[in-house]
Amino acid sequence: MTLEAIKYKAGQLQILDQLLLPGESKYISIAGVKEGWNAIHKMQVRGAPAIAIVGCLSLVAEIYDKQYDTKVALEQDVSKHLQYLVTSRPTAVNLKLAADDVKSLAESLLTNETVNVEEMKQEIIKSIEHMLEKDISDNRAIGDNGANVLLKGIDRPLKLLTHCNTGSLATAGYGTALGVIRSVGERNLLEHVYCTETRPYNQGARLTAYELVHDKLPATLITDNMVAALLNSRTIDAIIVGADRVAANGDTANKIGTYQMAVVAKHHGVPFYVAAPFTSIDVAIADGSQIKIEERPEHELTHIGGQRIAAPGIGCWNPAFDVTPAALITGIITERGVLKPSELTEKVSQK
Ligand SMILES: CSC[C@@H](O)[C@@H](O)C(=O)COP(=O)(O)O
Repeated sequence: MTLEAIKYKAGQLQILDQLLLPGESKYISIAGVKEGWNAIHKMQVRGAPAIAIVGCLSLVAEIYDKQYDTKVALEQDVSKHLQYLVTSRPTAVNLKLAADDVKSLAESLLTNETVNVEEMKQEIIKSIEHMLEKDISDNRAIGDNGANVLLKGIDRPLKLLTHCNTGSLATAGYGTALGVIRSVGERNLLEHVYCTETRPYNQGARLTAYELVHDKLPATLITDNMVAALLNSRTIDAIIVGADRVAANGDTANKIGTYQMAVVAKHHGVPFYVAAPFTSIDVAIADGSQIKIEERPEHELTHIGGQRIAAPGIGCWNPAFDVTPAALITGIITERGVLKPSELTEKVSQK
């Protein structure tokens, strides 16, 4: 069993093909932006932070051995590739924000007369390579902050519920919501974790279950329509999920099904936390109504493992994400602490 979603060294990028998990662990090479775009679009790699890292590293793979005659040519190439990469999947904001950062760096290096074209390329590559390490350290901090808030005032092991996959397969290595669960587990204070199957793409059953088994955490799989029954029949201390984009007011887009879990949590008085790095926060949009929700192809709903399960001829609606209103969110666990939705804009501006 392997949990390393992204392998990178000196311009060589490989990703674990998540379409094949849990049956087969196979790495595929990403030689440039076209392959990066395809892998993200087909969901061979998925999860907001991993999408950003693989997208940007595919740009590194593209330019690593390429010679540029001028800084203008390099800046134009980088900018064109980034513009293309951000069209791969529309809802998660992490790739868009990372692309904006790389683009601004390229623009500032372009006007810096002390830097030559090769140095400019190396600076761009270095800044992207740094994203890998930063994501891991941010995830560790999210894990600690989350464990602290969940365990505050509680002196017994916790029972938690999560949705989709937010672990090593969705990030550079430790995870966001699953990172918090890992941190609680590392403190020997995890009684049990439940994970939802996460229809229609089954990130919970295929990927989160795979990670939980790998880590030997006490875990149980449920289908998405068992959440209300679970909260009604067993004490769950908190629900914790990830995020693809958090708007300025705290409204949060995450995997389809998250919203209904938050509604059920409210009904049962169960705390509902979102765990996300600052790279998932988009203060440029006021609220969740402005988040573009990706719609995926029908076959991801009608088929499982290539086998048709839906009646032929039926129409389908397949949104990949939904938006949970900020009012249903207890707190947003970030690398810089646990924030109330109302604190986001101020904290982001303190960057
Ligand atoms: C740390 S991953 C956070 C989110 O990206 C995750 O919860 C999620 O919704 C993933 O969706 P996916 O469609 O699998 O990319």
